Amino acid sequence: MTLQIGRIDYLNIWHVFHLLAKTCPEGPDFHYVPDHPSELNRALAKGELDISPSSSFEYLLHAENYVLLPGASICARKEVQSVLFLSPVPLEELPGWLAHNPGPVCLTGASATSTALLKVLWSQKWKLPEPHWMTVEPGHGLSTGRPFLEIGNLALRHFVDPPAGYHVVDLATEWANWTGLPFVFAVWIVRRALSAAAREQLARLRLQINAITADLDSHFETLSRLPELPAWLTSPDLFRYWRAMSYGLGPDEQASLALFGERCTKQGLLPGMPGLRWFDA
Ligand SMILES: C=C(O[C@@H]1C=C(C(=O)O)C=C[C@H]1O)C(=O)O
Repeated sequence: MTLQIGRIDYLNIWHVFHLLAKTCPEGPDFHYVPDHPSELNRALAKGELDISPSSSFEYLLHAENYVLLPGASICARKEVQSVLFLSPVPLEELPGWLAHNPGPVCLTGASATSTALLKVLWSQKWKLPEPHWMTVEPGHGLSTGRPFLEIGNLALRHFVDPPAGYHVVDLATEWANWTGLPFVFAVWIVRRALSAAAREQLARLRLQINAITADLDSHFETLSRLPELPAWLTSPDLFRYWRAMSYGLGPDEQASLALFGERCTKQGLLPGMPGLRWFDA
């Protein structure tokens, strides 16, 4: 049987999949499906994927359909650089700006977790009046002239080369300053009803994922020289980006996920915080 594996098409986990392909290559045992998180969430929900790193919010929303791969995530401790709110004025001036420039605040159609995080920060931390939210195609935020959320490589480009006149707010920094915790953007979500054969493949994959993420730094130098990487990011910028991320799911990350679940519940985005259930080979 072929395990169907989702692959987030972003630099934040590009190196993990690059290394994974050496020990679990594309072929009869493993098939990789690249896309942005919202599309991977949809495919997971439909049962088209057996496992994928994908939005932590998707797990919280549909936990009854899933289990989590132990010890694996995409987190940011103090900054993320690739989940950004871009505003034409500083946050404290936004209510006045929105009153003079009526219209929506734009969200990206690529995200589930970061849109929920922005909504939570907006009302519960920044205490701004509820705006009209509008979802736009990934990469279209800047052309709207409105305040907007961008994620992934498109956001990272704005981080290294900020658009003129915009104030850039890093949502992981906002979360860390508010809660003292890292933020869990993605978890590895496993479909519940897996066959025995699929579970065996997944146990193999899990060992590799945990081994790779435990020793990522040692590969940075070699990885950063690969021609597939984009020309708009220098090696020092790429190292700084990768070092900002962490890939475990220990006590701090689980506490953060639970707090995020509570905050989303308070915001009316979730019916409640579900229990965390784990894949057990
Ligand atoms: C750190 C990031 O987080 C991503 C954001 C996600 C979301 O908002 O749903 C899902 C997966 C993560 O890869 C990023 O976009 O770079």
